[in-house]
Amino acid sequence: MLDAKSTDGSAMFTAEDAARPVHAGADHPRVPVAKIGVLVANLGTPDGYDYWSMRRYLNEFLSDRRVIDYSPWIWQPLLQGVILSKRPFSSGAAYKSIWNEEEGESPLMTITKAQTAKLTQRLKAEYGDRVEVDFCMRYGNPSTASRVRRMVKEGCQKILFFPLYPQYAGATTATANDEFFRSLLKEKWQPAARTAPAYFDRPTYIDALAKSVERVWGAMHEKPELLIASYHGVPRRYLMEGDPYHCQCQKTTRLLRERLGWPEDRLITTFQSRFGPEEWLKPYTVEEVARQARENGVRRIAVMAPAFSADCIETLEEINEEIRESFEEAGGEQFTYIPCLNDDDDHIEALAEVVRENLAGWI
Ligand SMILES: C=CC1=C(C)c2cc3[nH]c(cc4nc(cc5[nH]c(cc1n2)c(C)c5CCC(=O)O)C(CCC(=O)O)=C4C)c(C)c3C=C
Ligand SMILES: [Fe+2]
Ligand SMILES: [Fe+2]
Repeated sequence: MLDAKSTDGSAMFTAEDAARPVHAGADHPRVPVAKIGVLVANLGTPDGYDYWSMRRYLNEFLSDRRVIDYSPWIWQPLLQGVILSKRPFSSGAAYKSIWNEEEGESPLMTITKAQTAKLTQRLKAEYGDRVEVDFCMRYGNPSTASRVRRMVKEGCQKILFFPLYPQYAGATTATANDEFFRSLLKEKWQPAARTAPAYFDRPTYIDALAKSVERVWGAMHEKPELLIASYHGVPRRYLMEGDPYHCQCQKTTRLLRERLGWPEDRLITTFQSRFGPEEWLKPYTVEEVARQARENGVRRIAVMAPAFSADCIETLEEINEEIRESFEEAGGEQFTYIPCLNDDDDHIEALAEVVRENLAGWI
């Protein structure tokens, strides 16, 4: 039996609310049964790896001033003239090498769908039909606005928006939230809204990461000498301007190392995916794996990517192809990529815990 009042005294959403009949008539719009929406969000991905799909996606992504903060007067001519005439080809070829041809979509899309299905199953088992779970993307499809619209139409009078980035960054979490709030601008009946914060320091998330390492370690005869936690980079300037992403990445590695009970030098932090001429967070993964092989004689290495909740182009292509190559060319012999948490049950439980905590007082 659920309480009728939340801790702050406001009315709570009970099982009886979900069962109330729909109000409808010729002189009145249909009023759907009141529900709570949980909308998870990821970065987005192109609809295809052809030139125009790539160009559309990259244009939307790289025009976002939370991602690239140069003045549009300088940046847009460069983007439209130089970058978007070349990068759709090179990035398109990279996407082609990892594409899920069976489903006709990128791995990020396939995995996000699987995560959403499992999270739905878990939350429906706890809350029943009072909760609607869905996913959206910041760039491309399904757009945030389309999924907010659908939730409102289905009766979601409250929406918890959950960006699937373990660490906060202006270029990911904040822009996803911006887009969510922009979507609410269009709603006549605006739902109450919450955003879920970064979850990098939650024991359940750290534990899920640790188990993914232990599974790989347990299955290997010759264990890697070194584990690299490779995070997506951002310009170093963003750190100096107050973005906490760098610190949250470092802390993720420390918590993971403590949970594994490893010494400092067996697990290190690096940053990948540098873009443009500016200095980004260092050390760069592609250089560090080569340096470890060349200068420290490391022959067996493992790489994981804790900034990504799902495998994507940056992990499957950049880490498992480009960064592997860099290590092997420098004399490395055994390169192991540890997949992202994706739809692992431990990961889904960690995400469900974030949802549960952030629904407090609502349900
Ligand atoms: C140019 C600046 C970029 C910043 C800053 C940036 C930050 C950032 N990105 C992610 C997560 C992902 N990025 C992905 C792809 C991707 N990222 C950039 C550029 C920046 N990212 C580009 C141009 C691309 C597209 C691919 C390419 O052309 O290289 C993806 C994968 C999407 C997919 O479809 O697989 C993810 C996920 C984080 C976490 C982050 C900063 C914290
Ligand atoms: Fe990125
Ligand atoms: Fe820091």
